[in-house]
Amino acid sequence: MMRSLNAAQMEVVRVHRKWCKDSIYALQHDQPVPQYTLFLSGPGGVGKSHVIKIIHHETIRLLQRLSGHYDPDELSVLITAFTGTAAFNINGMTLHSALGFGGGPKKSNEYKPVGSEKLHNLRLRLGKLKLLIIDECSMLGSDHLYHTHRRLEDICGTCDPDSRFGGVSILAVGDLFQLQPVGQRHVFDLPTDSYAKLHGSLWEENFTMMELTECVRQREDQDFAQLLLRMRTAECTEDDITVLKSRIISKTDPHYPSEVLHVFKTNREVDDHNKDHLQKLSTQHFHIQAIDTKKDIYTGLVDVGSYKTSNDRGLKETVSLAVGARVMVTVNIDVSDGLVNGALGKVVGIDNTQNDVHTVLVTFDSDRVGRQAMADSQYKDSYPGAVPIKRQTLPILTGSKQSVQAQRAQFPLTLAWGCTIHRVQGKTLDRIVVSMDDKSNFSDRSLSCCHEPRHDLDWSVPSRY
Ligand SMILES: Nc1ncnc2c1ncn2[C@@H]1O[C@H](COP(=O)(O)OP(=O)(O)OP(=O)(O)O)[C@@H](O)[C@H]1O
Repeated sequence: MMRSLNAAQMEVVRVHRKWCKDSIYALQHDQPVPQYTLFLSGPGGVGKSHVIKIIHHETIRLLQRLSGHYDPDELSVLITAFTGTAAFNINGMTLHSALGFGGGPKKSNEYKPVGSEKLHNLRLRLGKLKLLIIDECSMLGSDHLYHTHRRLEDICGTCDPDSRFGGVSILAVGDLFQLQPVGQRHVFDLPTDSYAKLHGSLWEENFTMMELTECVRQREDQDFAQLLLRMRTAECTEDDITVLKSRIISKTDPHYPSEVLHVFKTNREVDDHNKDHLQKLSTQHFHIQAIDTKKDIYTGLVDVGSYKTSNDRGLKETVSLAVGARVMVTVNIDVSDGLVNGALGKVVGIDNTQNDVHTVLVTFDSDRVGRQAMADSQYKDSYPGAVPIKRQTLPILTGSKQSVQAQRAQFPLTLAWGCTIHRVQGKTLDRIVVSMDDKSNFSDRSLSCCHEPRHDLDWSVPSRY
């Protein structure tokens, strides 16, 4: 694995190895372990995830075993990513579940400390953490970074005002040319949290950058790789424009790839596209209502209904489905099994009685997704290769001031013949259709963010949508 690294990748690993050796010396001499905060930058396909895997392996090999402090239950390095999809790709956890940020719906961006029992459990697991790796850090907002700092301070019991991230080293990996995190400031901006303002930008003040630039994914098609790099920085040449225009296709073209994932800018365009496709299916259509429950704090009576919320947390009020529908998972059901927010598949069965749908059976595009769920499935003989998806229950906020807590039970699915550009960020797709309708008004940057196409990408742009 190490021998295949190019010079820039090797340099990152060399810097990390030096830190491992310095840390071993510190551990052996009862000194504080040195800290580094590094941003590993680079566009898609330059081997950032590859380097993460090597660094993870090297840290365990060098730091845990050679320091003479080896304890298999003691985590010295943790791989995380902001989204479930990114976490699954690198065999990691989401940052939220790793640091216990999960929990209920949030009304503000202020940092919330965890209760003593949860903190005790976090300390047992992460009290010896030396390195936290955060992949796809462009999706991390400045408040998320601040919360990570505070949570690590809490876990490590640090009260030195000059300490950052509890003394834990941070390797943040990603491409800041990607889209701004949804509802958050960029990771390098000032956080909104009122205490955080005392710190300034944790990113600007602490992180140094190393960059990978050689594209290793599209090696066989360097021209295409270079075109994508120029799109990323909005520096397309005339030739690039000609190549891109050659991919424009009319919806009436007999080769129009209507089944390929369509990418739009707005939710309304996505909904229209998905409804169009659903209507074409001759199988029975189901419009499944969320089951919302709310308990009266005075009487204890449970009220069942369907409530309005400004943040459905991925559980829609109504989920429309039919056998044959393309769908996307909208909640992280089981990250280690790849059943993550963003996983794409097709409905192959719907187990229902007259009154209710019990289970939706989905075959996923990636055979890595849902292997465990399939092995445990009661439907494995009747629907081989299908993953049973059940309703998930999450707390939501409702009421005129969004101050009443309710529970929503709903299938964590949405139709996915089309989706917004934000939903494909960080995905590796063989083919996409990008709607270039006037309404979509994509910037060059948005388009290059829907990156990761491989050399054989069929990147189609309908001339009129
Ligand atoms: N030095 C290398 N030699 C050969 N193959 C490599 C090398 N580095 C990475 N690869 C391979 O290139 C492909 C892309 O690498 P990787 O997924 O690590 O890129 P990335 O920068 O993380 O991309 P993304 O931002 O899309 O996640 C992978 O299949 C990986 O195994």
